Amino acid sequence: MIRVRFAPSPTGYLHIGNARPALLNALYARRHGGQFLLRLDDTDLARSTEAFAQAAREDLAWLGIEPDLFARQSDRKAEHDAAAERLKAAGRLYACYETPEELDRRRKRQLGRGQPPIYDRAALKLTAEERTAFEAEGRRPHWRFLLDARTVAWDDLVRGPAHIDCASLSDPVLIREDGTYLYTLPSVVDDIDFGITHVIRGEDHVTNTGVQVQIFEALGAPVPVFGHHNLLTTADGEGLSKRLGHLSLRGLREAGYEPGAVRSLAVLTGSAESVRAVEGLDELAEIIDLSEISRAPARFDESDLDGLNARLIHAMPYEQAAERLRALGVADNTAEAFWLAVRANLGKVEDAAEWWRVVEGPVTPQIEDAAFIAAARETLPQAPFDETTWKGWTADVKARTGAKGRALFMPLRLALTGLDHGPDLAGLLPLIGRDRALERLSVG
Ligand SMILES: Nc1ncnc2c1ncn2[C@@H]1O[C@H](COP(=O)(O)OP(=O)(O)OP(=O)(O)O)[C@@H](O)[C@H]1O
Repeated sequence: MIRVRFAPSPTGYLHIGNARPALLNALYARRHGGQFLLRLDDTDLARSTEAFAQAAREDLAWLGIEPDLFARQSDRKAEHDAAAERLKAAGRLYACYETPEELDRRRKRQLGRGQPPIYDRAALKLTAEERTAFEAEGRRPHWRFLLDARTVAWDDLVRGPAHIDCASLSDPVLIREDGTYLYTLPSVVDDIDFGITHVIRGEDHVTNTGVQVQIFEALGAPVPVFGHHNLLTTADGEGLSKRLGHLSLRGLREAGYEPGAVRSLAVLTGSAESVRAVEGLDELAEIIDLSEISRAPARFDESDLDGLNARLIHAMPYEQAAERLRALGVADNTAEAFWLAVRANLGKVEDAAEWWRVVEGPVTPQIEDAAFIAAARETLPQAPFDETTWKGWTADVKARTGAKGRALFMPLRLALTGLDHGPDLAGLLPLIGRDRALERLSVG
């Protein structure tokens, strides 16, 4: 069984960049009949909050992602501790007592000598007495993973053959002085325990993968398949950060964007596919092939969202908009006809409120040629109005006044709606109805 995971830290609202791995994982699971785990990487207790954890679940649900499984790293400390003990027992996790200042001095010295600033493993050479002396001073150890000095290679789902030369890396710190874990070990332990078969994440994790493959092996677990996709950047090439509150999914939803528009931009930017409005997850799952995702950073243009959104709305079935139309105060019995009449003119669903006001009134009719409008008023058909009324009526007005084209339609629009633009009047007129139309044509 294929099992993927999306593992954000609940340290801020998810942004459109985070939506990319969330969706690529969900689409992969959908395409291959796998399961999706949402795992909150909340080991950074100082920065993680319950509110952000809840928000992450809501924002993913809004994107259409309903996880099959859910976990929090903070619930799994016992498992992380057990794995750490195994690594210690195997000699792969060793105690270090350097202070940040000491490490910094050493790094500078190495750089000064033209050497790479790799941790020199001095702690491995400490005697038992030296360790005891440090402990007596009140120093607490941090713990480093002893890397094998070899190249770790894997066949990346996105990048193809990939490798990291671990000989050029410092032994990574897995446990801080205060006993808390950095991302690296809990992530591996949880991937093992939850049976994650495919780790799909941003390319900011490529180096982690080199290290983590060695940890999987040290823990005697099968190594999952990895895929590292390019990161979304702004049109100016800037990265995104949760902590800095960049372009949050929440903010996009509140601004009235459709999840389909956000999904399309988050997934199709920097893929082999053109950025276009794709409504459903199934359709996206069919067209997205991880192996064809570009390796260059995926620059997205926030303003593309408007066009994508409008396209989705122009084709949106009534049922999908119904609840929001109700919230805007659109009357139930005419809501569907109203939606079909106005959707082609909307950038966002909420813009429908403006056209509902035009239907319901009050509007301020604009009338320049009173005689023309009088002729229009006199030829106004009897109720009830339907979608053929406009055509028949304008034919009559044309016959009476000789006006045609814009000269025929614009004065009628200005009188009926008070505006010089808007939805096709064939659809709007039956909603305005005879009484209101007559009233608007009688002004002045
Ligand atoms: N700009 C981006 N484009 C695509 N994927 C991203 C981007 N930023 C983060 N990710 C991915 O989102 C997932 C969750 O990562 P994480 O929670 O560390 O988010 P973050 O936004 O980088 O965090 P923070 O700003 O809190 O450091 C990871 O798979 C990471 O690769």
